[in-house]
Amino acid sequence: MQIFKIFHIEAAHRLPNVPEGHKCARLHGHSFKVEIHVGGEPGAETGWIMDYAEIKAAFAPLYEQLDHHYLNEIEGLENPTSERIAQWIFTRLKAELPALERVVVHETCTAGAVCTGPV
Ligand SMILES: Nc1nc2c(c(=O)[nH]1)N=C([C@H](O)[C@H](O)COP(=O)(O)OP(=O)(O)OP(=O)(O)O)CN2
Ligand SMILES: [Zn+2]
Repeated sequence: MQIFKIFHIEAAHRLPNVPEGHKCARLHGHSFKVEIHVGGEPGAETGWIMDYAEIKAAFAPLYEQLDHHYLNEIEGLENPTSERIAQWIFTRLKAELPALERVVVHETCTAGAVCTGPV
């Protein structure tokens, strides 16, 4: 089974590789919602897969890099689409959180990307 923890990230970006005239070429911002999903089975005694606080602690350094930043300036996020952001988080978080199974990035209320494996 999986557990998840949700984080809210305010950040600015622009998409440099979109066709001329595309609205996303312009600088704009989002209230990104990021879901971090971890897999496993609940411990017999604890009844949990892991403490949600462990997920929060593992994600904290990445959160600090992303929140209230211009994403295009971050190494590896020069083209910060939802897909690239989800991959960027998954790749870096997997080392700290081996049970990580899924990263979901909601760019808006209606659009986002899901990364379920390393790239
Ligand atoms: N596959 C992707 N497509 C788009 C991305 C992306 O990251 N991956 N990003 C954008 C823009 O950054 C934009 O901010 C979000 O696009 P969109 O869903 O079109 O935004 P709206 O809120 O304007 O959508 P409506 O539902 O039409 O109001 C574009 N595409
Ligand atoms: Zn955008």
